[in-house]
Amino acid sequence: MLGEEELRKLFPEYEDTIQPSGIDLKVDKIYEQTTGGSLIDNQKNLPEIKELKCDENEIYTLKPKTAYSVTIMGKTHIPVGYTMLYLPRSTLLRSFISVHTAVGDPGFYGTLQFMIVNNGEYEYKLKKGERIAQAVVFKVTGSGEYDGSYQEKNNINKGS
Ligand SMILES: O=c1ccn([C@H]2C[C@H](O)[C@@H](COP(=O)(O)OP(=O)(O)OP(=O)(O)O)O2)c(=O)[nH]1
Repeated sequence: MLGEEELRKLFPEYEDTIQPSGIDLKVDKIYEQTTGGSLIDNQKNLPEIKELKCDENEIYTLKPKTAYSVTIMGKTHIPVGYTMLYLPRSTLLRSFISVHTAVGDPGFYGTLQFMIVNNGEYEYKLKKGERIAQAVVFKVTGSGEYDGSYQEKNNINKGS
């Protein structure tokens, strides 16, 4: 796993949130689901989503027993030869909020999107910009390069 010194070199876009052994990730927008979706024969039909409105202080209210899609602030570039895993902030778990995440692939460039669930019986308030997860980075021996459907094109860091 990579430490602060290596992370600073590889992830300059996150210089403000680099920790001794990971990178803190901040919530940007939160979305509610508005339609169903499907995954059939590897054909994805993602549910439609609608941005949740926050109040004048940029505070979102998460309803009890409800799942939301959440984007992370900034663009993430994972250099080829490295992979990222995303772990929830324990404060959220202690508050009955789970953050569900998958694997960040070598070569990915784009917006990270997670699922956040209010498992509790009560509303939960979350302000835009709060840290909700930590990325940990590992070196991958002989990795390929991500070229999936969530790759964004304007990869200024590509080749670095
Ligand atoms: O929780 C996560 C984990 C990863 N990613 C980003 C980085 C990752 O490299 C990319 C693709 O993730 P994944 O490989 O899981 O996508 P997929 O469902 O297999 O779709 P595709 O095959 O189109 O890539 O999405 C997220 O946005 N959220």
